[in-house]
Amino acid sequence: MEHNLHNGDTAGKDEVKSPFLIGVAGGTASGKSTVCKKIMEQLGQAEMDHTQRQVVAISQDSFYRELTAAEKLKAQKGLFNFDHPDAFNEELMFDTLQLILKGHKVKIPSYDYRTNSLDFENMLVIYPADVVLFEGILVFYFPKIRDLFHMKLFVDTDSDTRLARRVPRDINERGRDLDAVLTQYMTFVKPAFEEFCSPTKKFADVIIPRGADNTVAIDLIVQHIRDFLNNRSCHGSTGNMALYMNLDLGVADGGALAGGDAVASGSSNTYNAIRRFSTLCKELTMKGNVFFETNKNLPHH
Ligand SMILES: Nc1ncnc2c1ncn2[C@@H]1O[C@H](COP(=O)(O)OP(=O)(O)O)[C@@H](O)[C@H]1O
Ligand SMILES: O=c1ccn([C@@H]2O[C@H](COP(=O)(O)O)[C@@H](O)[C@H]2O)c(=O)[nH]1
Repeated sequence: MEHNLHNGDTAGKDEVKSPFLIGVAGGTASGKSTVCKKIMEQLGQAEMDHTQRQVVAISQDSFYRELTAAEKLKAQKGLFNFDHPDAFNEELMFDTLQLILKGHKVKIPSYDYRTNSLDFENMLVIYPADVVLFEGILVFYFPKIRDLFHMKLFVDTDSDTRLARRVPRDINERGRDLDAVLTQYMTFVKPAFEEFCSPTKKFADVIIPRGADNTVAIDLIVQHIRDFLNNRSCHGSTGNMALYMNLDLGVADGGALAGGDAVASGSSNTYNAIRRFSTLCKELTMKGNVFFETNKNLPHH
């Protein structure tokens, strides 16, 4: 079945907003959605009308492939591997993110875990925004998609905690019984995490230990997004954000600020934001609240 997922609308003819795209990966029940929710709450976006939001969050689960009748039967018996990359519609995910980056409004289905299927009756409308968070277990797995992100976060919560959270969640919210949750976990979820999800941690720019409990890391990311939003409202483009995201923060080698051009060409606001962010990064890395990778994977603008 074909579904038209966008209507081609942009923010307006004169002002096409290309959002800053943040990928949020991590194992099942690591707290990816909770981290996104906290970021949105702290930015005052959660309660806002969704047509007006500057920051929006999207789940990779909206891009599960539609299952064949035979696969559906397997899924109902807990015998379908939803943690394998083949379970996702990579092309649709890529095309949708491209449209979002071009400032289009898109419509995506919600996901119904009880029926293991996309819910086209309840489409989610994603309006053009300044910052888009895209979260899921395998958002860094596909190279083409990975390359679209301007910033990559990995929520790193230990596997016992994740299992302890997944069991009640799947029973209470996803209509499963204990036996099915544990069998699926041991057969598919755990091996696929080790093979496909965990190795993508190396692509992250920022690793968040302990997930949503790590308020220091979340505050840092929120401050960074705030700086971006303030900067964009001053300059009207993503240009300066791209400059500071491309900085080598130099955490490992004494913390010198690199990217002289960014400092020279930016406003004093930008310069102060860069300094604040760089200093905070160094302090937090020392305290073990966040791990920074130097930004070798960031796209160049
Ligand atoms: N820091 C936390 N403390 C306690 N429970 C949490 C915490 N973070 C998440 N949870 C709970 O764990 C479950 C999975 O969290 P969620 O954010 O949905 O993870 P993910 O999006 O990575 O699958 C949810 O029921 C959520 O309420
Ligand atoms: O029909 C489905 C689809 C997915 N799952 C499981 O969901 C998680 C991914 O969602 P998180 O919120 O990141 O936990 C994945 O591990 C799948 O196993 C499912 O059980 N049924």
